[in-house]
Amino acid sequence: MTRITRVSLRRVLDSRGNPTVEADVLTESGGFGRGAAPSGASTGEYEAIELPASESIAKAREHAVPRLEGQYAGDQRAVDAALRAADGTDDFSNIGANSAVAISMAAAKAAADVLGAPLYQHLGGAFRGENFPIPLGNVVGGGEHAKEATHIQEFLSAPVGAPSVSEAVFANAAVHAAVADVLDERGVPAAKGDEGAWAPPISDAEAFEVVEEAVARVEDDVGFEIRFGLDMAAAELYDDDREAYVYGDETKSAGEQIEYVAGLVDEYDLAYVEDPLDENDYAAFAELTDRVGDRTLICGDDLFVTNVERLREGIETDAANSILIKPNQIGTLSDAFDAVELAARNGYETIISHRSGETEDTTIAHLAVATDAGFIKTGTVGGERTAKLNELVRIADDAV
Ligand SMILES: O=C(O)[C@@H](CO)OP(=O)(O)O
Ligand SMILES: [Mg+2]
Repeated sequence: MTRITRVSLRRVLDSRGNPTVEADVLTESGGFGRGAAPSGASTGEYEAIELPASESIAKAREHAVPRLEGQYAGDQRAVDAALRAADGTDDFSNIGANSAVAISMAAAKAAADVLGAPLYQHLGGAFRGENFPIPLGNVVGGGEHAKEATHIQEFLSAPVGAPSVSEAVFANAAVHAAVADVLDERGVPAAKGDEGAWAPPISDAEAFEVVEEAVARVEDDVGFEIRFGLDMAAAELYDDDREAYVYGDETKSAGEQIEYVAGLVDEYDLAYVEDPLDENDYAAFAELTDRVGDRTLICGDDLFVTNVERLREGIETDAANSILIKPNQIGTLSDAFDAVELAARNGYETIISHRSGETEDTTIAHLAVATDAGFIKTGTVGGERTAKLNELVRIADDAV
């Protein structure tokens, strides 16, 4: 094994034009890895802490870099334990989860480089690379990702019948294009939100019609099954004081929200519903999962924040049947793997995910293949999204 000789950190741009942390890791045998932290807008209350990029870099240089130099790059657990020890808190509030995750990913890539193996194989082992995740492609969105658009944050194309990852990726792009056609036919102008999805000024009810129509057109064209799903990001809709979900002038109680979502699952045959309820309401999640969990994925993002403690509570209460995995929500690849393994042991599906603020970093494509994840959520169009989708296509083509 080869030791880390140098860790360098810098500020680079993310897709929103905000500064984020990029890390380079060099090893004594010449291995090199680079990782960059993404950034959320609809962040969960219980996520690890992202510090301003400059502050995070300064703290990591002072506390983490000296501990990392001399570590074995290929011993990911030891690298990530050194990051945790350097930070000294549960939520990375000292050095920032942004520096932590950038370094964690860069170290894994440096180790893969030394081995001459693709990253997914270094992380997942020799038998990975046979199964590929289904990409969930954001085609219409609003919420915290676009003002004056839908209340529901993301409408996601789910090409569940695609015979290959490449056909799935292109099908999502075709649905994105078909949504533009349908909106145009209705005379609705649409800008794009943070993740490149269309952000039209229409009601949620009309967005369901538009997406259903676009999916049907592409399904006819490609000849395999395409369904769709949602990220409701309901913690952003929930008002603690009013104890209700707020949709503009209308509100829904928790019971009404469960009723509403269960109805949508059946009406639109939804394949996937992320965060349909508030991040503190395990009981309401459990009620909805009990009603529709046999025919759709009920996924916890803000609910679980890639955290094994929160996932354990979800498993004990039957709150969901799937978990979104975002390495920067928890701070290291080791922590993200722990969440995936706990999920898999308990029959939960895993969905590896991007953030709304992204970079060209492709680690999550490898992570999805390495962990045998059923799905990956990483947008549809836009350079920072296609970076991951194209990397998936390359992995499937054995070209990484
Ligand atoms: O809620 C989400 O799932 C993500 C990514 O789509 O958004 P953000 O990164 O803003 O939390
Ligand atoms: Mg989400």
